[in-house]
Amino acid sequence: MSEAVLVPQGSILLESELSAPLSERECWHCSVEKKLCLSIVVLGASGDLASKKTYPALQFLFRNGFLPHNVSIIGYARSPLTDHQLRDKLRPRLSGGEEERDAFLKHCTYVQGDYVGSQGWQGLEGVLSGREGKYHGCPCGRLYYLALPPSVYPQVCSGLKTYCDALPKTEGSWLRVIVEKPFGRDLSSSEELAEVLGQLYPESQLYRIDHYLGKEMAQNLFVMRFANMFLSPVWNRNCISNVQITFKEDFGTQGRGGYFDTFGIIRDVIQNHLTQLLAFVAMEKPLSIHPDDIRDEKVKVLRCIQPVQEHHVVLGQYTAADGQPGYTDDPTVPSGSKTPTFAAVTLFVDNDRWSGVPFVLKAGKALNDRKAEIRVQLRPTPHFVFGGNPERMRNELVVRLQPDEAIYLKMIVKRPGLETGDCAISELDLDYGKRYPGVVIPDAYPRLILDAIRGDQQHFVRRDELRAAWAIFTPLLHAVDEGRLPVHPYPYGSRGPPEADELLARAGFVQNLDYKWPHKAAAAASSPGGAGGNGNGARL
Ligand SMILES: NC(=O)C1=CN([C@@H]2O[C@H](COP(=O)(O)OP(=O)(O)OC[C@H]3O[C@@H](n4cnc5c(N)ncnc54)[C@H](OP(=O)(O)O)[C@@H]3O)[C@@H](O)[C@H]2O)C=CC1
Ligand SMILES: O=C1O[C@H](COP(=O)(O)O)[C@@H](O)[C@H](O)[C@H]1O
Repeated sequence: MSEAVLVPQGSILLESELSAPLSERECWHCSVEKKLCLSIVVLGASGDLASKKTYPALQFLFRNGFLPHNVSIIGYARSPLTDHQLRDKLRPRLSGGEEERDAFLKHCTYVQGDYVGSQGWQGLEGVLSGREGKYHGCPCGRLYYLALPPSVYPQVCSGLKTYCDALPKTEGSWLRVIVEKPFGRDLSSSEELAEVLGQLYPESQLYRIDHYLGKEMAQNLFVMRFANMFLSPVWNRNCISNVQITFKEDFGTQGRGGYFDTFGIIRDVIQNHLTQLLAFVAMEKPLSIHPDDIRDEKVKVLRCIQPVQEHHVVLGQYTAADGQPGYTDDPTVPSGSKTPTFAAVTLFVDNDRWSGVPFVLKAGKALNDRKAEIRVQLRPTPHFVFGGNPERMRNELVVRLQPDEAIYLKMIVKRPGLETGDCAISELDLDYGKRYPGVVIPDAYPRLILDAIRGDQQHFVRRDELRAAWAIFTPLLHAVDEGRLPVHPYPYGSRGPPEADELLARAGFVQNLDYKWPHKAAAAASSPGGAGGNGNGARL
């Protein structure tokens, strides 16, 4: 593993080993301004997200030197677990050898407690303040990570505020709360939740996770857009014909059908993750990279989007195929459920830059591929004097978030050979695996947790952003909930309902039919029964 991107920054590497003698520790803590007594509380530590994402992300940060060596990670939940039982549950989810896992796990403890009443919270506060008391004079950081169903956020935040708020007054101390989506089911329920939390914690203490904001290419999209002169003049309705933002998974609900069925794909992926990506594509350049300047611009552009119209939507639900179960075969899904597992929606950004340009957001489970990408398709080149149909040979900029991060630009070039006027589509290709060999691209969760520890809210969703995003989808969601829109069946492992291709065609998307991204083509060529090719990876 290369350490190239993992150089810890001074602002968080702050504590001496607890094994140092107390007098030495006190002295050291107090003489170094940035020393921090960091406690991370994982609320809902017994749950799925905690063991799948939160603890592995914390271990990543710990292993790579981004957490103080004396960090305390306290799990809190109702389940009766001992420290040992929690560690045994987490161990298989962690990385590295036995020793590395244990080195991390010895920082993980567990407090059992309820989310109502006072007893559990008082127990937790006792553990926190007992620890902080040993570091008097030093700043203390408390990070409360709510890995819990949102239905309990109000009572949990109220318990934390009432009983677990006794942070030392030392300068530089802080308390932050991370919450996980879903933030409500529609505009009004989201506002209701925001109101309750807002009365307990100011916006500056609330960190709403949308893990797509923690992805390398989402962050890069923002940089790439505003750092490159050559993009600015074309990034508008004059040159861009349509934008597609796609999320595909090649597996179904995988045991999360109960959760999924109450939300559906629009709430699960489109209203949050894909809408955040849209905001990066469409926003204006912010005044600075201060988190609030960036989020101001995102809010502005989201507010330019009118609520989705029903004729701009295609919904689907996967059915059993090739031995794979259909959505309603999942025993946790109510029989006869009409919840969409696929949706394609076309949005329009009504401002000077984007008026009339369709943005198609498409997401589906149990499809033929697993990927997330942004595809910006340009208009045909006017007065095309070469061979070939310019309508079908479009410049496209593709940002691939996963798998295999890449950015490629489809170009029209001369086909190699003796004919000058003969054109083909090729690409300028930035493939991260090749360009940055051995560099670790950290997962979204460690990045976001580290941002929260550093107090950087840039990649967290602000309340007004959330409101603007819900406003776009709420009328549609109500129509879907009322069963007013058709839900087209599509076979597990397919491209989704054919109606979605028609929606894309209506949005002006033109597929460059004789083109395939070379990496994909190479994979197809080398697989049994693959597409073959000229062997040199060129797509000419
Ligand atoms: N799991 C995932 O892959 C993802 C989850 N999320 C979000 O993260 C959060 C946590 O998800 P996840 O870990 O899957 O959730 P779980 O259902 O596993 O719940 C986490 C813990 O919360 C407690 N809990 C569960 N239901 C209730 C309830 N009705 N009342 C009180 N406590 C309850 C349980 O702890 P105990 O009974 O021990 O107190 C449980 O272990 C949710 O907001 C979810 O939407 C977001 C993205 C992905
Ligand atoms: O938030 C969610 O995202 C995952 C997909 O995340 P990714 O990082 O693997 O792309 C999705 O499977 C899940 O349904 C949704 O809740």
